[in-house]
Amino acid sequence: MCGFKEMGSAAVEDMIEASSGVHFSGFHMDGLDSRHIKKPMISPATESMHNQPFLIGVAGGAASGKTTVCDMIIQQLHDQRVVLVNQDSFYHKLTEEELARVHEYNFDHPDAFDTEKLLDSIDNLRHGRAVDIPKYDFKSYKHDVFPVRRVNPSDVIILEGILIFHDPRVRELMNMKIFVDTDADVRLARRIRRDTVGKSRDIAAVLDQYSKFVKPAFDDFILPTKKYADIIIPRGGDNHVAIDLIVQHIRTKLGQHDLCKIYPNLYVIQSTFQIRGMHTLIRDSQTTKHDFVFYADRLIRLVVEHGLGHLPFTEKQVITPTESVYTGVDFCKRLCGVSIIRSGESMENALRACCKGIKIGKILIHREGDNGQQLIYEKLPQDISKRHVLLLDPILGTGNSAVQAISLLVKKGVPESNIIFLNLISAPQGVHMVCKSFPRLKIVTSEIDICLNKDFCVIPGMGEFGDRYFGTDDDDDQKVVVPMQQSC
Ligand SMILES: Nc1ncnc2c1ncn2[C@@H]1O[C@H](COP(=O)(O)OP(=O)(O)O)[C@@H](O)[C@H]1O
Ligand SMILES: Nc1ccn([C@@H]2O[C@H](COP(=O)(O)O)[C@@H](O)[C@H]2O)c(=O)n1
Ligand SMILES: [Mg+2]
Repeated sequence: MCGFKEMGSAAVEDMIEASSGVHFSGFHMDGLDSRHIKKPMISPATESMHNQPFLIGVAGGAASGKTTVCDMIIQQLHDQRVVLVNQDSFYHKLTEEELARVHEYNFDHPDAFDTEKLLDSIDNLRHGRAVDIPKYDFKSYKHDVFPVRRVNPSDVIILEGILIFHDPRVRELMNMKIFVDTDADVRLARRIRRDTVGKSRDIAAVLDQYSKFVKPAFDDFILPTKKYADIIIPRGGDNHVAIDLIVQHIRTKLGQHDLCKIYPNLYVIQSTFQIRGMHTLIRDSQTTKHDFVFYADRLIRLVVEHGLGHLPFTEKQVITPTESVYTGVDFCKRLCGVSIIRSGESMENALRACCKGIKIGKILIHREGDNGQQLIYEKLPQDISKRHVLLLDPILGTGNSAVQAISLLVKKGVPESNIIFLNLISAPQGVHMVCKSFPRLKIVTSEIDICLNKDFCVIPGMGEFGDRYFGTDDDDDQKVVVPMQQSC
């Protein structure tokens, strides 16, 4: 009996762990001055590997539930960039003669697929190039019925198909191989339903194709590839335990999970499609200033609310209008905000909206080519050492400005554990720098990005936050055009 090799046993995690090499989607330190990172997390030799997407192969008999399993994985990984590539898209184009005698064509044989083209597409995706992948039409047996699908490079690529493990060159690219193992009679029943209802085929033709091609090909080509699988999922999409473990493992491999494990004081707010949608808008270079401000404000408000949830509280009882006692909590009163000028100021309104009358101090750090930081202005509440401080800056990049600002707060007597640093997007480098320097401080962020580029910009990031929020970027539509006669 083959199970999830084998799901549910203590050895499962170890076995999954052994299934693929170490993989982080981010954490490359290209061009980052070693002075900025106290201790690199990975050796340069492993860097290129970390930039490659995590490739998952999903094989199994026709109608075993491969697509269903992939959809479930993608659904759970909604906060990651995941693309699904179907082997169906690489069916060879049929000649007129083959089309005329299509009932004699074997769609389940390895030769039915254009594996060279598949390899070429994967190679492009692995090297960060977008590809156009045709969408196969099962009714007409053609690729030109639907528009091609533009597939962008992603952190995770899932390759799905009956014979995706057949060619060793494709297999070797995979970091994780999953085989969906479903009973033959269940597969046949689903196939009959799918082909007659979904593809409007005649039941006699479906059964004929099954006995002539589908079953023999399963026995001769598909089943023998099960031995290459790292994970075998019995019952496909019904096996929620297997899918949860697979998703957990992928997250670990992607590294984001690791950062939260390394630094228990790093809090990444639970992603939802709403949050992903807001990030999509503020990261899009085409978003207008008006929309940028609107969605950035929504996200900031969420981060601020989460940050406030980390403040200490005291129990409080009140009497309700029904003269009952309600036992609740009282907000922490000794509180202040400190914004790092200029971007941090965009977060002040949200903080004021949540904490009536809150005092907000400011710190201005001048960036000099990112090699060193220079503090040039500070205005903080006099009694700041007695307050919990919410430090505001929407982007955590190298961590230099943040470390400088936090050092100043600590010098003013604020206990490290009384500081909560709020931001929208964090680069792993900044997280390492801040969390290592101040292990008792808390960071609350909404997303962790991949890395910094050689110009110290967060990637994928969203550009200069301050310029986009305050409208000082170079977009033509943002410029105030002064008519000639007035400017004289
Ligand atoms: N666990 C399941 N229970 C019931 N029906 C399922 C299940 N998994 C898949 N199906 C149905 O069976 C058919 C084949 O599933 P699909 O995921 O497309 O398989 P494959 O991609 O392996 O061909 C689909 O119509 C799907 O809705
Ligand atoms: N024109 C075609 C092409 C393929 N098939 C069958 O599809 C099955 C593979 O698709 P899955 O989603 O089930 O992986 C395979 O068994 C082919 O026989 C087809 O019927 N017509
Ligand atoms: Mg499928």
